[in-house]
Amino acid sequence: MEHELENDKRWTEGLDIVHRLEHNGHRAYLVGGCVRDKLLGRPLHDIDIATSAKPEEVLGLFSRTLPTGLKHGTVTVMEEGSSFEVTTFRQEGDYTDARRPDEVSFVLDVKEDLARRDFTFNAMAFGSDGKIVDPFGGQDALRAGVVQCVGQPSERFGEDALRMLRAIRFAAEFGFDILPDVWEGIISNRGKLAQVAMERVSAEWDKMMAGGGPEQACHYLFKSGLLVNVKESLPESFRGAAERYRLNGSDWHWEEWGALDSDESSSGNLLYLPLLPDADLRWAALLIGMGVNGSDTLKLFRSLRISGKRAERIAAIADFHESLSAYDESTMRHGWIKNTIAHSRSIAEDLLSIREACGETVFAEREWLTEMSVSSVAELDVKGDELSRYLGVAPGPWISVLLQRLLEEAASGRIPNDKGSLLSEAKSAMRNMTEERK
Ligand SMILES: Nc1ccn([C@@H]2O[C@H](COP(=O)(O)OP(=O)(O)OP(=O)(O)O)[C@@H](O)[C@H]2O)c(=O)n1
Repeated sequence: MEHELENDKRWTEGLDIVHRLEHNGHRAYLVGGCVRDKLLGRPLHDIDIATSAKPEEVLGLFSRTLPTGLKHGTVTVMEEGSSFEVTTFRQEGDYTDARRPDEVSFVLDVKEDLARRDFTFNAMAFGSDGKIVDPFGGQDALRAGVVQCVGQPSERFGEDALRMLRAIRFAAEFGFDILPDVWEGIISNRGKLAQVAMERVSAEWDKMMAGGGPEQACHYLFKSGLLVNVKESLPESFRGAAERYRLNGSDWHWEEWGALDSDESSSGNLLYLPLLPDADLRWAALLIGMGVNGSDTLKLFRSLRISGKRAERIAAIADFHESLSAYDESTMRHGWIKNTIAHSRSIAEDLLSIREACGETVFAEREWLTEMSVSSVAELDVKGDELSRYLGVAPGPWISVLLQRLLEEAASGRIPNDKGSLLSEAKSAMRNMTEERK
């Protein structure tokens, strides 16, 4: 198992830092997500270390450091090409904005540090003696498969409203249940999500879409009503569908795409999401299912600050799907060819992957795509300047109109994609275009 070897290496490197701090008279532990992931046998991301040493003492002990967040007690230590966040044991002051503590104060005991953390499985520390400091029952929560807050959920979510999304992400990713008091805490605090920057919201949401349980994540996100409480208003088509899901469960109609299990009590019609290989296809499938069109998809991603290229791909898939509604069985092949030309072959393939994941048979569509010898002007066996020379007409906007026409002819198989056929088709098309203009 590759990740286990990598895990062991990073874990040992982290423990080396712990030893170094201890040899210099400080207390130190591996803490937070890395302890949780190590116990779950999952790949380790960041290795965080908590210590009694003050930031300036940490800076003095290691040769390669970055003063990442001195005010909050954090120093980044670079060792063996990896970086480790070393943070002084701390308590957090009041949170007046549901995002950041107004102030932090350093404390001497690791247990006090663990008490400020969000969930019991994130509030464990691993010592150099191999023992786990687990004052809130994090290991029990892992064994029981539940998301449980340290102390009162409402207090934890009031401190940092993003934690409500984190609860959902961990539950979905690990296949855990959300304990009833945690769920109630989410419901009663959901309005506070409006205080969280959109970048943080979308990073969490995007991680959920890419992660192990996107269907469960979406189910919780919609059922909790969290998403309609974000800072920016999201397109009405999205809000409406999300709200319908909250009230009625999975009432979206996928029947035209082949039946999917619909179970009112769980993620029902979202079950196809994990069958798709990447977050973007999952986003597209989700939004198409919700009836969000291409232009609303772009608006949604603008609000979420998700990058242009990704948003364009997802919106193009939604657009492609939407355009097909204009065709019936007898004209559908034409619809596929036209849209493949308008978007691209890879967007067509994306839509097919989604439909297959939804249980639809797409033999005919695949065949249409395979039969298409060209799908873009660049693939045509004739160039604009050749047309201009051959027809004896000075270059102008007519060239792209004509090339587009030739592309449609060649793509639909009415003429072959070879120079001779394209030039002779160009000649008669030009004649028609001139006559049409008369
Ligand atoms: N809103 C937050 C974010 C983090 N933490 C604490 O800080 C640790 C590190 O946070 P982070 O690196 O953001 O997350 P991880 O828990 O490590 O998990 P992941 O990497 O999957 O986000 C968490 O384990 C948790 O103890 C917290 O209490 N509240």
